[in-house]
Amino acid sequence: MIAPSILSADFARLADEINAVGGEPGKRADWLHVDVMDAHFVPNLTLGLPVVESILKTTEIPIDCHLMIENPDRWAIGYAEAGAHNVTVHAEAAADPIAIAKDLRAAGAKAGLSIKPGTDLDDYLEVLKHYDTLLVMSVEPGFGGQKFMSEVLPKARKARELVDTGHLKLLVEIDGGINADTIEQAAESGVDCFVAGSAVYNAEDPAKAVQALRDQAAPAFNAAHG
Ligand SMILES: O=C(CO)[C@H](O)[C@H](O)COP(=O)(O)O
Repeated sequence: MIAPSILSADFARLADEINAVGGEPGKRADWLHVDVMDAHFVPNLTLGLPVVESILKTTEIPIDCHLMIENPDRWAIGYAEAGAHNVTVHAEAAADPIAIAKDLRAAGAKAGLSIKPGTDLDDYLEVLKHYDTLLVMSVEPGFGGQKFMSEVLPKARKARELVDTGHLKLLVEIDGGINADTIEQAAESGVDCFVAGSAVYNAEDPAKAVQALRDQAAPAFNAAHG
């Protein structure tokens, strides 16, 4: 699955930028990744619930909300109630991540847990039993266009093993620095869903960039895990 991140889109032309990766299921982006940043949990400030509500009216692509915010215990539920498909909170910011996951699922969303590059996956193995998605950050969260940190791949590999052996039931997602040079190593590590901002929205044709990334990832994933 490819999830273009609108962080690298032109916000003044947001509907057009979203439509540029739209179309029929199977051909379009699988998810649309929306980065919510609060200038506290991360140093950057992006957008919040009112903009997500407008995006939800603009597209049929399932919305993947990545909340880089403090106090997700209070704020995450609103994104699920608005209709986001997957709502991801940061393990480092959540006071009660199991309660958040239960609330998100009760509101009809998938529950995602994200870990920063320096956060140990092992600390969250019990918590992850309550989640649908693990988002492994492969850059320090906050900005697009950063260099991919391959040192996080063992976490993706371990999560994949736990899924394949039935210990966890999760989609493994990765975010940060994913492009034509890095997507294959992530796919070989067992990642199912790839967030790509600059690699999609800095491309001349974002739809072709999505397809090219998918065409690269699928054989690498299948060779290692098919
Ligand atoms: O969460 C994020 C940054 O915190 C973005 O989703 C990420 O930066 C995507 O951009 P790029 O693919 O250019 O690295």
